[in-house]
Amino acid sequence: MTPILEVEQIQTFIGQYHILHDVSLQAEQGSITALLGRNGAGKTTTLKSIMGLTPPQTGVIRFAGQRINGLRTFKIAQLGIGYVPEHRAIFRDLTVTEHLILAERKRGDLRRRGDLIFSLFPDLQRLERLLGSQLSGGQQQMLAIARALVPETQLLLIDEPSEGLAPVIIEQMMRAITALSEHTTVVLVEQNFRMASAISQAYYMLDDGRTVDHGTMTALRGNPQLIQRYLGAA
Ligand SMILES: Nc1ncnc2c1ncn2[C@@H]1O[C@H](COP(=O)(O)OP(=O)(O)OP(=O)(O)O)[C@@H](O)[C@H]1O
Repeated sequence: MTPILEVEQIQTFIGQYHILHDVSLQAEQGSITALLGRNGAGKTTTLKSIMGLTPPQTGVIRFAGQRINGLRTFKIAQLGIGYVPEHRAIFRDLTVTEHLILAERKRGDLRRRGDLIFSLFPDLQRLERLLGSQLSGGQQQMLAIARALVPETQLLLIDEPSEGLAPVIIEQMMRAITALSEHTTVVLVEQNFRMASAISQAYYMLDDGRTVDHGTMTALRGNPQLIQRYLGAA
């Protein structure tokens, strides 16, 4: 099967800093793939490179067989790639519904996608009229993911969905991401290894801006030395 996302040996600079030296990864359609690694390994920069926010200087990124590096971010998004950034970017003074309407790319997106979104995140329907500032951290994270699903999305990049959330909310988030992967391929950055390993089928390990290892999550769970070496926890 052809992967929906292929990243081949990208190198990314931010200003004068050489951040990604050699990152490669692939994501199979319908799968959840985790990008793992310590703080500063380059996980967020990899997602931003795919979105064209920090465009790679060399290497190739293909989505559904089409080369996308070099395209502007809005073009990349229009092809069907959603991005949920690390700090959620929820507006304090907008309601849940207003966030979802703002996320429409074409008129009627929310009408077409609402059933899917509210089946994944039923709480959001109940909270429709609440402002961003009135939502809990978990509810804000659900809204951030829901917003990325309003336009037709084939691939969703999610940066640290568990960040700052209580264990019971993380469980809820894990169920929602697993359910949404039946509709959309997911690439996930996650520091919480327990969460990443429970829901992902494949992993890529990043260290100092390089892909140093990859394989199935089952194989990684059976390799505590590797987990210890790159994540510092087994
Ligand atoms: N705007 C920037 N200017 C300079 N250096 C940056 C910038 N953004 C990121 N970096 C550096 O790039 C490296 C990779 O950062 P990145 O955020 O991609 O790592 P990460 O693996 O996602 O880590 P974390 O889990 O801490 O977010 C780090 O050393 C970071 O300090």
